[in-house]
Amino acid sequence: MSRSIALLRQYLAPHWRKATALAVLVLLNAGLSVAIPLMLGRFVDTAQTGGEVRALLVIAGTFIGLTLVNQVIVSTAAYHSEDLGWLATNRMRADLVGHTLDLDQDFHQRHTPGELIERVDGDVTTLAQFFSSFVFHVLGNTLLAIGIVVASFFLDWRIGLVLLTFGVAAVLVLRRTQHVAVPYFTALRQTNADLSGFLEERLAATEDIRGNGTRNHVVGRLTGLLDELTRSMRRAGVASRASSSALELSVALATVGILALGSVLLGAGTMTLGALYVGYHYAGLLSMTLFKISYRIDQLQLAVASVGRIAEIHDRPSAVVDGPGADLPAGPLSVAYRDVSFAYTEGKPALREVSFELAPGETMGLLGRTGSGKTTVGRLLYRGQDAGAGQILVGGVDVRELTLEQLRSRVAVVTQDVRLFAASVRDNLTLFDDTVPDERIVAAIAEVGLAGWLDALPEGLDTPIGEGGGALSAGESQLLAFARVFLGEPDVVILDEASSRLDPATERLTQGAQQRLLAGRTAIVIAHHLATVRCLDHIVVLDDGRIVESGRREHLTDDPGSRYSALLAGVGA
Ligand SMILES: Nc1ncnc2c1ncn2[C@@H]1O[C@H](COP(=O)(O)OP(=O)(O)OP(=O)(O)O)[C@@H](O)[C@H]1O
Repeated sequence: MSRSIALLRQYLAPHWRKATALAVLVLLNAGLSVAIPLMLGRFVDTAQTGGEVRALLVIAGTFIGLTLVNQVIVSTAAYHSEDLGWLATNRMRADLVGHTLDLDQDFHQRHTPGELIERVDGDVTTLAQFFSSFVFHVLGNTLLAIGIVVASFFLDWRIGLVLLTFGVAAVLVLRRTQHVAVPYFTALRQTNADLSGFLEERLAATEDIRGNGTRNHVVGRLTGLLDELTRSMRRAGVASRASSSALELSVALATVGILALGSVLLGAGTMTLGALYVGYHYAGLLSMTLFKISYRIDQLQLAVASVGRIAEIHDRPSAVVDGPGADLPAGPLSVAYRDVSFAYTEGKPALREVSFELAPGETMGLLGRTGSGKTTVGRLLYRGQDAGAGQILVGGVDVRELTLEQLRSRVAVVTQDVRLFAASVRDNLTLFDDTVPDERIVAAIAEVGLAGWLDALPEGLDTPIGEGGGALSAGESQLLAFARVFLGEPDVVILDEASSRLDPATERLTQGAQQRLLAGRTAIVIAHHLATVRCLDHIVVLDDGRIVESGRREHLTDDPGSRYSALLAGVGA
């Protein structure tokens, strides 16, 4: 809880002026809301005692004027509380996304993108709503409720006593009945989350579902979930009615109490009609105020839970941290692995004492069965995760000595599964860096042999590409990923070759682009096709995380006993 408060303070502190202004507006609003009904009481009393029309007009004018001012205050306060909520939480949202992107691979393996979206968007939105409604409604209405009770004691202590009793009773009733509804709302939220998860998964797998002819099963399962949602909604709706019914009953009792008291006291001449009128008005205002508070208190509980979940990510340190920074030589860099071991899960090593060296500009093909550790070798080089034992050097410097920015500006990765964004060709290539000039982008596209493709695009670099690269073939996506690397001008490239087969023409295009990409750069190519490694300098064969063969490619080719030549001969390793 204290961490949650510290987190809120951290994001609200820069906006303290706005927060103070808001507090003043809320205070003014509460004061005016209590004062305005008193004008009505005065009006009634003045009229009843035969007061002058002029005096009545002054009271009526003041009443209208104050009501107008109060409305302006309410609107300004509502605007500022929304503004404050979103200002503070948008900063938090941006920080969370940045932090999440910095977190190590291990974290990302443990948390699905859906879960992270729920934190960054769902939880932070809850918090924004909390800010905008809590500060304004809960704080404002609590002040108003206290103001009403205090003012009613000044008006007539007996009315004060009735309203105080009603207020305390209503709070108790509301708290009790609201607890009744909470489990139903929790269940409803869970059913909603299940439904979203179901739809997200099925829509992402449209092709598989169609391909396997399972459309009707999916729709059947969805109908089941929708039935469950209807049941949950019904239960939650009935349960939430319980609290409002209870409140309405207490309001009725309070109104009857005030009117009964008023009729007795009016008859005895110890209370004015105006006071009775104001008391009656206060009873309604107080009940509405209490109802709003109790409704928002639920949001407060949700917000506290959200802050807790946000803090969990916010405070999670990355297992991979910046090094102090060190000087790297210019140009292609050497790469050396010295007895590198690594395990994702304790006791199940993915790499065992892996050692190899590449001189600046040398290229290496990494071969091995699926699960032998090839991707892991690359991941440790750009510090997606850190080696458990041993040392990895780039340009003669331990990768942990470098800042992550330093390292990743010199070492680039092309993953197997190229991700394209629902954005323009330009943004997909620069990854949203506006400072890259168009000429460089066009040149990079030409380098990978897609100049003709670009010329045919209706809006050139501004042409939007579909999310997930929907409108592009696997080969084109791969080539665009190469173009990204050309733009970054790294000195070391890790290339996880796409395992899927491309058509022969595209394959020739990617092979050509790949050769241009690797020229003058140190490279590790995780190869799934032997054709790819035919132009590389070294070959390393991995098996169960261990290097079982390594050497210059031509030596291994010439050695009939080598695993590599066995692979070439199509015998298998
Ligand atoms: N994030 C992870 N968490 C736990 N284990 C993992 C993780 N990633 C890989 N592994 C395991 O580590 C071992 C090496 O995996 P790696 O992905 O490096 O193999 P690979 O040779 O690249 O496989 P492929 O050719 O299928 O891509 C495998 O046993 C794999 O199951």
